[in-house]
Amino acid sequence: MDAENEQQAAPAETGGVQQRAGLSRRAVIGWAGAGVAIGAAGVGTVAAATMGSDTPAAAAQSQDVPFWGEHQSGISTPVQDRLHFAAFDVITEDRDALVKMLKEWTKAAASITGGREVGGGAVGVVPQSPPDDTGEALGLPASRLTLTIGFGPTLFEKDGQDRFGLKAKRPEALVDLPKFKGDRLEANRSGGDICIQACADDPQVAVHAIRNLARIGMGVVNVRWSQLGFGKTSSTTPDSQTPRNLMGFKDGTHNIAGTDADGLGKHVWVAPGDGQDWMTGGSYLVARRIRMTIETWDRASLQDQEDTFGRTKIEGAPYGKQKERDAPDLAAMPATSHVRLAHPDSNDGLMILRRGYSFTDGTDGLGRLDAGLFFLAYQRDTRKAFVPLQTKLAASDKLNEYITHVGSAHFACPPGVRKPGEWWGQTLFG
Ligand SMILES: C=CC1=C(C)c2cc3[nH]c(cc4nc(cc5[nH]c(cc1n2)c(C)c5CCC(=O)O)C(CCC(=O)O)=C4C)c(C)c3C=C
Ligand SMILES: [Fe+2]
Repeated sequence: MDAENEQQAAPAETGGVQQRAGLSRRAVIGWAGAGVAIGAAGVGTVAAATMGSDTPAAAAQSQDVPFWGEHQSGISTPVQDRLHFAAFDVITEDRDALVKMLKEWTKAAASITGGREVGGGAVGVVPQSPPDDTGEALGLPASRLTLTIGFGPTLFEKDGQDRFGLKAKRPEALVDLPKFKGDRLEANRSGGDICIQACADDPQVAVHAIRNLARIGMGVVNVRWSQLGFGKTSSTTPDSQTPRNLMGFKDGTHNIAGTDADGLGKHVWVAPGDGQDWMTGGSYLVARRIRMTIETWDRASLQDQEDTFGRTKIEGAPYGKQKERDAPDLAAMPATSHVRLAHPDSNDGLMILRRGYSFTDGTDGLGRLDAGLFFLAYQRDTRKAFVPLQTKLAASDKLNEYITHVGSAHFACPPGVRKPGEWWGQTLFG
């Protein structure tokens, strides 16, 4: 463990004795004389709140998702309510500066996902300097925040040129996605050298996380594009109620469950021998900003809407069946229906882990909502999953009458950071 991370892990090892760095956001409120706010929020004891995620009991009470582990959190983790996703361009050519930033990001990510402040905190060490933490999450619990990092193709090579000595380490699975039929991709909503997916049950917590990482990365990275999401459109917890997308249909009924170790091992986690060793335990992420022509959809008959998916709208039952979770009879669905085309039985068993969110970003100037699905899918090898599936959907899905893909990006998400002292990207750069 290096000295910096030793300090970060200190509270756990010293029975909760806190230094200024790594302060619980809730403890700060308490110490500032707002202990009532902690009690009113029903968090439990101040002792637990001040300890962040340093004990299992405190973790349960403060709604932490563990940051350290074999796999990154935010992939098989039960889907949170809100998303802030950011893609960054690396603006330096200095590899050491990039590595330094990744180490600082890791420390900050471990703090914020544990409900603690960044670095010296929001009050700052000296009044003459800007505080390390921007402060807008003070008093808020961790809200099940997860931060997931990914590396895009252009981090490894750009215009055929090696970047940071990484070209030889670019995984073959990290392909430049092909142009699919119907794509209307916008450059300012596509690509990126690095991505951070921030998911939390409170949007302010997710936004705070991205903002603070962007702040730490100043001079090394610029935000290329970002996307806010709400109303999760998928579920990795089959026992919970399936959420609905903006078309009013249950979305996520047949997905890979976060508890399905076999399914995750087969379809999501990169395994030894799959390619680049540094990706073992990681996963490939495809992000697509898919705009819905909501106004046209809202004028379509219920019959047409149900034919589009091959499932009923209210119950979500597959055609010819009664209940949402009844096994589908694909032959009973229209030949071009979305579910018939996307189901594993129509695709040699292919499955992806979907983790998308709805978005509405105002209007488009033509009186139409700029709304849709920010589609996120994790997989073990994009060449064998998203690419063939989207090729097929782009060619014949009835849903294409109502949607347009306007943004696209692809990232290699490395394995988890196992313990304090390790850092995001260590398996790639180390
Ligand atoms: C390339 C993969 C997929 C894209 C792009 C995609 C876009 C998209 N999907 C919906 C709504 C629904 N999708 C549903 C199921 C479903 N979708 C995909 C893949 C893509 N979807 C898969 C693999 C599946 C599962 C099929 C199965 O195994 O049965 C459903 C049905 C409910 C469910 O099972 O989740 C809905 C509804 C929208 C609106 C959309 C683009 C805007
Ligand atoms: Fe779908």
